Amino acid sequence: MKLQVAIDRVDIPRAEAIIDAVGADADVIEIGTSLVKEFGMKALTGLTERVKAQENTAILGDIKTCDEGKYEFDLGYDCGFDYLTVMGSSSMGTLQACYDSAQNQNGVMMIDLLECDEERIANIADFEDAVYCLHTSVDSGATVDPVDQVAAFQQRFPQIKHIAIAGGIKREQLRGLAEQGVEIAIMGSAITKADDIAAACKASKQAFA
Ligand SMILES: O=C([C@H](O)CO)[C@H](O)[C@H](O)COP(=O)(O)O
Repeated sequence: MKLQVAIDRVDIPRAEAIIDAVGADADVIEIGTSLVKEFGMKALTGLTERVKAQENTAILGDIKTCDEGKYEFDLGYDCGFDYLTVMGSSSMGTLQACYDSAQNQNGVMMIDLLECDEERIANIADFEDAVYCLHTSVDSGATVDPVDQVAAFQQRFPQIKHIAIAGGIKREQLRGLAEQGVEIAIMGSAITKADDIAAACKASKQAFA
């Protein structure tokens, strides 16, 4: 399983400090939606270059595309991101355009399943190389057990092989998620709000090693 560290609601110098602190213990570093909105993708190229300077760490732009798929994904890959996100509620045209962009630019499309019901997921389950992200909205106040959530999803959608999970994930849940075959566990606040970010990330990585 890969550990993805999500960076949100900070300025660029703070994001740089978090990137340096988590270092190689993060398999993927996420530049969160809040940074994309506050600064814009082109202004974040310094961060993508900073991550790429670390060997073996990929960078995800949580751009949450919902329309204009080709334009936004082409731009994101040009800015140096390896993974980009598109909302599962987007039109099939948008999802296909994002997928084509990812395939053409050797990138990865992550589909954010926020608020997607089973019927919707069944309709969009055929993007073989995409990562499907089970995402619980922090605003929803929902407290679902992520391991149970993944198990139910795998039972319902056995054809989906690449699964990520996000939304309030805690260190003690990581081992169960890894054992369940999750490809990417996404942690934001539990690492980036810790007093010692480097230690929190290292301990998270070791929690499922
Ligand atoms: O995607 C996210 C959220 O929608 C805010 O943009 C977060 O990156 C994701 O929820 C991970 O952060 P935590 O919930 O703080 O672990």
